[in-house]
Amino acid sequence: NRSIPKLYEAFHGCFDIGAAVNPRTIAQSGDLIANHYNSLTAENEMKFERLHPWENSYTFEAADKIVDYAREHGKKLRGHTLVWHNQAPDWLFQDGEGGPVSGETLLARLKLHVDTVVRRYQGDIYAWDVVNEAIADEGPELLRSSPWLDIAGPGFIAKAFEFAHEADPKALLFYNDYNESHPQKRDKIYELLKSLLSQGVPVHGIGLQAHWNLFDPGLDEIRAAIEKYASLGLVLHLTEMDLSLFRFDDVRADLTAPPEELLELQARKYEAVFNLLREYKDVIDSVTFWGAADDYTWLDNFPVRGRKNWPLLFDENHQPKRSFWRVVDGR
Ligand SMILES: Oc1ccccc1CN[C@@H]1C=C[C@@H](O)[C@H](O)[C@H]1O
Repeated sequence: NRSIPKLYEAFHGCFDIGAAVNPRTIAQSGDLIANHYNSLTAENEMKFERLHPWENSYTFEAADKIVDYAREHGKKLRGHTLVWHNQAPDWLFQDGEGGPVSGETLLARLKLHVDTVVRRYQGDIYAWDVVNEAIADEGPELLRSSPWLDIAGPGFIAKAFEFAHEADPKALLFYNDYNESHPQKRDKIYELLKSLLSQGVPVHGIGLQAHWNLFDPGLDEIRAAIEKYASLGLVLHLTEMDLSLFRFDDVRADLTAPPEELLELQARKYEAVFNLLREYKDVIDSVTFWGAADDYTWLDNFPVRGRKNWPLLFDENHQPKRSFWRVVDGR
């Protein structure tokens, strides 16, 4: 049978091809990951609650395992994520008496976290998702309500980037978000980045999470988003790509295997998406899948807990899917 090309080699000269990993997937899929991906992101192990569960205790063991694996296999490493309203520990936003902490104390705690984490991985991590998902999905307001915004005010975003840049002036600093190709949210993200850049805030790139599905966003929306973000002079990373077989609001949970017709739709969409991404290889430097193969994906529990999904290029047995061949052969 035809030998299987390395996925990242198929994109040599275009952009890096990455995977989100964790200690379990490194144990189960280490060969697949080493073979096909040349960039890694810790799926959860570098989130605030995982590294810094209590004010005076850091737990680096799991993250260090991923850094060691990346170093041993010569993989580039993206850091995810310094500031997020999810998977953040409760203590961060609380004062000693169970009330909310003050704004300046929260920012001081953030600075300490960023200094400690970014310096530890300086030289190993070349790019950080400094702020994740700060933009409001619906409604007129620009920023989503969160403890970060409610306690520290909108300046927390600029501060996060300044702290990270001070800690590692060489690291590429990204703003990261999902639904980044939906026109309304796209325009809000654009406004935020334009404002940060006009204030001289050290933002170098935008992370498009690219949690897409077979039906949306359309290729025209993706193209429009790439063009709009690129017009700011920012580098683009696709940071968490997967193509769910289900629309976001489709809660069907009857499938135990991926149907042929959905696998064909998925292969067509992956082919079209990567042909589009190749067209923008001058502004896109990295494309990371949020997982390595279908045997492990966060979509098995989101948005429907316990509902299997098959969103990636390799199947549950780590074999290339039809989508893999359509992506590497290109058209
Ligand atoms: O697609 C979404 C829809 C609603 C909320 C968040 C997201 C995506 N949110 C992402 C997904 C998985 C986590 O592991 C990542 O850290 C997070 O950035």
